[in-house]
Amino acid sequence: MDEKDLGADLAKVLIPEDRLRAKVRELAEQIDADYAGRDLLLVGVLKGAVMIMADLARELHTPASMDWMAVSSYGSGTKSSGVVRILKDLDTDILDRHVLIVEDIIDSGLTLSWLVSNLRSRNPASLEICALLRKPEAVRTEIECRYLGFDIPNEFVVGYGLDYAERYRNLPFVGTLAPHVYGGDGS
Ligand SMILES: O=P(O)(O)OC[C@H]1O[C@H](OP(=O)(O)OP(=O)(O)O)[C@H](O)[C@@H]1O
Ligand code: HPA
Repeated sequence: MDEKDLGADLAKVLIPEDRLRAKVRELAEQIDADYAGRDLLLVGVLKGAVMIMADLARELHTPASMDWMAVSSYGSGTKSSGVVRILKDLDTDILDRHVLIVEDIIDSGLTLSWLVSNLRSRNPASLEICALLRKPEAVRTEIECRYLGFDIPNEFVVGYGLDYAERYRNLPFVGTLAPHVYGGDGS
């Protein structure tokens, strides 16, 4: 599906494909510079981070392992419940590893806040975050994000991994969802 096929469900394209690609490349360059000579473990947070993880990993020159966690903090709607559950844990022991969490979005920040303290308790050598998107107006808890793609307005977004009710993840761009679809204003 491309930008011309925007259905009535989507309000607009917020970040087109070429800007996503350029930003991912830029993030990979920063990560390469910082992790040169280190044994890097990328931890992708399912399912939203699948696209950024796959593209970022391919842009990196630093050899990296990949592992995945699935956590749930959203129900079927657009608001974080703040209650995080592990649906799938890491297969890897991260003790003394250099861990980089790869996320699609920091919205309220509750998911990452919980994840960081969970992973920190496993004593990695280092723990940093790479997030493609952040909504500064929605953040309810400060998150130290070392590698950030874009700050975006406080609107519900879909595409490039991000879903609404499991739809739209395979859009190659990030777009805003029309309020009539979810019956809200994105806040
Ligand atoms: O900053 P927060 O308000 O906590 O929101 C961010 C989290 O919400 C989304 O995950 P979701 O639970 O919807 O699962 P998904 O990745 O499978 O879509 C997103 O992928 C982040 O993990
Ligand atoms: O804006 C969003 N879109 C999709 N999933 C999300 N999870 C948190 N915020 C969002």
